[in-house]
Amino acid sequence: MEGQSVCLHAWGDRLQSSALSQCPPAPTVTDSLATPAHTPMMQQYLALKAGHPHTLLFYRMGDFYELFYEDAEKAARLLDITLTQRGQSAGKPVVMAGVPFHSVDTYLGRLIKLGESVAICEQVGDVATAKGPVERQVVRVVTPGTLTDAELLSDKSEALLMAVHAGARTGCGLAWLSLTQGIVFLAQCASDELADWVARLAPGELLYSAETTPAFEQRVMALAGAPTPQGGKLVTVLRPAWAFDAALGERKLLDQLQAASLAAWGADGLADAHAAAGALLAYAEHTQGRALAHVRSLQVARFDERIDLPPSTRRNLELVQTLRGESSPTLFSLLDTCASGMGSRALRQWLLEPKRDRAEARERLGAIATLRSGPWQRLRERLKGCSDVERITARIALRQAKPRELVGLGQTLGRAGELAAALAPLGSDALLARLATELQPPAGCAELLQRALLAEPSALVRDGGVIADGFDAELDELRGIQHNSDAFLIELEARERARTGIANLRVQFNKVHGFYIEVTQGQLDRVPDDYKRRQTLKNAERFITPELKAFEDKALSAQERSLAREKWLYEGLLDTLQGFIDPLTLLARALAALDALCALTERSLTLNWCAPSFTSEPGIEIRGGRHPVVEARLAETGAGAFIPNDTVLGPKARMQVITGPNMGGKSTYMRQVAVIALLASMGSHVPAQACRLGPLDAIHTRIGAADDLANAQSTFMVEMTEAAQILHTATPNSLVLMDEIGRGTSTFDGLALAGGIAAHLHDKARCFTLFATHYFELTEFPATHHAAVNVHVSAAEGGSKGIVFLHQIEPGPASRSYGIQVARLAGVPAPVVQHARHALAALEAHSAEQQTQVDLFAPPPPAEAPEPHPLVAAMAAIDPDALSPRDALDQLYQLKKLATQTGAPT
Ligand SMILES: Nc1ncnc2c1ncn2[C@@H]1O[C@H](COP(=O)(O)OP(=O)(O)OP(=O)(O)O)[C@@H](O)[C@H]1O
Repeated sequence: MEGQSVCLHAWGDRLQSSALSQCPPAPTVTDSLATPAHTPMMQQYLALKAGHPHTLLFYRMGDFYELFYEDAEKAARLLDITLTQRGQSAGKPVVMAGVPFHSVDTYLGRLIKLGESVAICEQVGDVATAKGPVERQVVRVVTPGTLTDAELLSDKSEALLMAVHAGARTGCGLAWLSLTQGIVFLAQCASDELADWVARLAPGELLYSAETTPAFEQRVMALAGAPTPQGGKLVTVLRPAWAFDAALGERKLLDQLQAASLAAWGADGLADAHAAAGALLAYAEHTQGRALAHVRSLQVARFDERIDLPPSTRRNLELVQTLRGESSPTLFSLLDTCASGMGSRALRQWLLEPKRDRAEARERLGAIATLRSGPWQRLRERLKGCSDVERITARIALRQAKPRELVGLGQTLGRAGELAAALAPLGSDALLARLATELQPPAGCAELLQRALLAEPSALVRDGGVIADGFDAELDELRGIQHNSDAFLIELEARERARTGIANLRVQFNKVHGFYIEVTQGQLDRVPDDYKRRQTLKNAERFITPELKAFEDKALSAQERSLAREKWLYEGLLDTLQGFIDPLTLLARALAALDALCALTERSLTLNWCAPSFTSEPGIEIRGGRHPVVEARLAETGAGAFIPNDTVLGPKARMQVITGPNMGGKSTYMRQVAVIALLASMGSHVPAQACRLGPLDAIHTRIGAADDLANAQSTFMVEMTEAAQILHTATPNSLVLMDEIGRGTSTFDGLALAGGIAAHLHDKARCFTLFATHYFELTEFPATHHAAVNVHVSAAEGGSKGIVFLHQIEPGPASRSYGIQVARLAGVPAPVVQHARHALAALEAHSAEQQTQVDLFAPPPPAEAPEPHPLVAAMAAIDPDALSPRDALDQLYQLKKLATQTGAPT
């Protein structure tokens, strides 16, 4: 355990879950630590538990992890395992629950999903020499935000740890990290943007300071429970205030980066983010029980660098999750044909964090063009079966890598070399040429792994059978003793049979009694004097001889020594591999990028997509665009072909008012425009015949209606909140989708609001807007708004269903709505449809009679200026030039008095 720089104990007692910190202090068993009557084992347990009061402690006992007292009760409840007793200590029963060592990952996975953290306590001392209980230590703490184990992590997404520090003013600093990625991210934002960042990044844990304002704490607490990509829920964790120290944080970052200044990363001067980073890194080290050697990269995330995809947009466009919360079918599930988890994670990140600057997207498009006409299939074949180098590298750094992972790494390095060679002829493409260089395996690493490890090692080092023959002379010798023992035992058996004349005498071994000679009852009178009885069975006796005993001592000690030697050699191998961490990290990222590029190439060819182009002129022009997920579903179900549509948005047509029947395809059309713009921005080909995209800074969507019961918001409140956010943030480079805004309230309210919102988007925000509506009154909007146009989805009356959806976008407003036909199609009973038809006719006749001309889109008269505050009025009346010093003092006194009377701040 060399290189450990973190004292678990010291940190442990400061670790507090905020949820737990809300509870009244529970009477803990640790209070009784001083009681001498506790058994030595319980004394040891309680001392360890005292260092981790709010974390479940898994205490290793042979082949089990055991939990005691309150931990046992909690685990039994959460895991539905049996609660039992392990004798007595300090005069009371020791309540206990346990899980088998070999299936611990299943239980850990369940606890982590429930937001729990678990301290893993292992036996570290030597059982043979221990006086009293063997020495134990907490070797790491498994928490939702710091997962690194393959068994606990989804291979397609990251587990993130995040820390937030409230600044002296209204802003706050953020730092986050995926331990398996090894990159620290920093950002500074306004406090009210925190929820947005958390929703985007979906961390597993959010650390915050114990000393913060109640308002900020409330803000943080409100975020607890948000879903994470790992299928769990965000846990907020209170940390001591001193951990959030800007100077300490900066020093820690410099240590990680081995640099003298953060300027090269553009990260100097971000004091609040440094404070968050300090707490973040210390906590991550605490959980891993060691320094984080592989965390060597830093990135400052700037809000204006990426295309803004708010959580509502991710949800409404079903980017990584369907509206029902499933992982498929989504845009990502359609895109992700990657061969490795690394590739999938890279692709997911490209999709969710496209940059406004097109350089990266252009590079990827260039590479896809080269790969399309090149050897992409051969590359993909080689990528298949590659191990997750990124995660294995992180686990090497954390000294958690398992033997089979290292063998996989060795094989993958060979493949990386082949991939680099296959990419070399494509060197005219800058990105592929760079990847070819980065894919060169670090010299000596694959050879070392091959030499050191058996081709098919045991799963765990402690079982032996990991280190290859010929790697270490001493190990070979110890193994030789074990292997030669078979021959010796056969020879001894033959010899003893001859000496005693007992033909069925057998030399055998079992774990409890070791080696023995077995003689059946009928032959006992032939047993020589030097045979010593070891065990009596029903039909036989077991004996040992001095010669067999001497052999046993040698063989068993050779086995023990060889296991210890293998463990030591494996630790040494991990030590040597530390020197390869940086090139392996680079290689892993190159493999992931190549995998993602090959997947995009395959998708482009299989799904018949085209390369988009970028322009600096504002606008979105799409010819023959399709919605890729709807198209795939139609193809899969044989429900017919997808009807492609054109879209032209530019300075002269910034807003499309889209009308047409329900089920006509309005939502699909709007989503397809956003999805195509997003795919182009990430550097993918797009489902269209042609696509030209101007600058894009955000995609906002207001689609569908969903109650937010958890936050006690009604459908209409959610609708208006989302609309308000869009109205505040959309710019002339934003794409906005507004689907049936206003439908959540009464017709007049809804229509009036929809009119006002359309006017604001057109006149003030001047963004590109697709505005689908069932309010026919809004088709008047383009008449008075020069940059708005009417389009409609076509449908025709007739056919056996009464209506045929053509799904074609055409210019002009829809001629009528087909709500009643669609209701009939949906199976609404005929009498109800009949009733509705009758009522509709009456409503239309009434409305024709009542019609008065209302200009929905006229701006309201300017609001009257409010009366100035008396204090402001009094101050305005003072002429400073005409004041003597005495008058000035007098005026000051009067003003102060007025301020007190009116409650204004002085
Ligand atoms: N371009 C298209 N080609 C083929 N089928 C389409 C197309 N667009 C939509 N569809 C089909 O029509 C269905 C309904 O489309 P969509 O939900 O977009 O209609 P809508 O006009 O928004 O309806 P509503 O007004 O009721 O929300 C889709 O699920 C899809 O099966």
